[in-house]
Amino acid sequence: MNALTLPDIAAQASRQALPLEWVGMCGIALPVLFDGQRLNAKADAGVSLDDGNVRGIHMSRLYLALELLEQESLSPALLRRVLQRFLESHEGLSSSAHLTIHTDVLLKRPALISPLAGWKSYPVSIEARLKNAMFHVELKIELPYSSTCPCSAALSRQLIQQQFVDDFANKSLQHADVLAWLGSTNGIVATPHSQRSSALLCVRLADFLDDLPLIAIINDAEAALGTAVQTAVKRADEQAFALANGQNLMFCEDAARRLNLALKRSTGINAFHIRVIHAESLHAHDAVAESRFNWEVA
Ligand SMILES: Nc1nc2c(ncn2[C@@H]2O[C@H](COP(=O)(O)OP(=O)(O)OP(=O)(O)O)[C@@H](O)[C@H]2O)c(=O)[nH]1
Repeated sequence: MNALTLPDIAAQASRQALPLEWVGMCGIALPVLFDGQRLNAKADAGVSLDDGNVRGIHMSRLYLALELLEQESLSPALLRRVLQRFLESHEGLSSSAHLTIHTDVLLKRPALISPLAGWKSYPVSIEARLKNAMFHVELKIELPYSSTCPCSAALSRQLIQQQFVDDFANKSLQHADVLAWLGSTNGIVATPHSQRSSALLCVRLADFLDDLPLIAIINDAEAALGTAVQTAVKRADEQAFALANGQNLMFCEDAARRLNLALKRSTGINAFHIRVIHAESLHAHDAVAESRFNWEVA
C-alpha cells in the first residue's frame, strides 16, 4: 500500500483573499512560573495572517512555542522570546504576534492584629505583543477591597445625634450613663452601608523592565485604597477592620483618584486605565468610576 500524505488544508489558497489581524488559540491550559510558584494558567496565543491568499496559520507551532513558559519564571524577556518564536515559525505569513496569559497570583497576607495569615488570590492577565520589533506588555489586575459610603456614614451620625437628644433630653449628663448608652444599640442606631468593591487596573509597562511588577502594583494599590479584604480573621482583627473602614470612608470617585495617584508614583508604568466598582448594598446596581493616564481611547 502506498503511504498516504496527510492533507494540509492550511497550506491551500484562501477562497477569499483577505488578511486577518489575529488568528490563534484561546484558553490553552499550561503551568507558568512566577515568584517561586507554579501557577495554573490559560494562554491565548495568536499571530496576524498578513498574506490574505493563505488559508490558515500553523496552530501547532504556536502551541509548541509555549513550552518555553514551563521552564523559566515569567518576565518581559521570556514573553518576547515566545513571541519571536511565533513570528519565526510564521515567516512570510505574520508580522505581529500576541500572547495573553490569564492566571491568579497568590499572595500570603497577615491579619490586622492576630498573628494569623492567609492566602489571597488576584486574577491577572499578562498581555504581550510584538510587531516590527516593537514589544509591549500590559498587565490587567483585579483587586478586591472594602469601601464604606461617606454619605451614609454622615447620615448615620446624624441619626445617632438625634437619638442622643431624644434619650438624654432634660437629663443631667452622667459619664456612666453616656458610656452605657454608647455601648447600647441606641448608641449606634444607624449603620452606614459598606460594600465589597473591586478595582480593575490595566497598566502598560515601560520597555526597560526586567521583571513584571505585578506584586509591587498590587501592594501599592492596596496601600492606596487602605481597606483590603482580609483572609484569616479573629474578633480582634474584625474590630481593627471596622475601625479602618470607619477611618477610610470613600466613594468610588475617591478610590479611582487614589489609585490614579498611586500608579503615577510607580516606576515602569507608561500608561494605565483604572475602573473601580463598588457593588453597593444600598442598590442592586453598582457605583463605578474610571480614570486614565496616557491611555488612548479607541
Ligand atoms: N489554521 C487552522 N488550523 C486548525 C483549525 N482548527 C484546527 N486546526 C488544526 O490544527 C492542526 C495543526 O496545524 P499545523 O500547525 O498547520 O499542523 P501541521 O501542518 O501538522 O504542522 P506544520 O508542519 O508545522 O505546518 C491542523 O491539524 C489543523 O487542521 C483552524 O481553525 N485553523
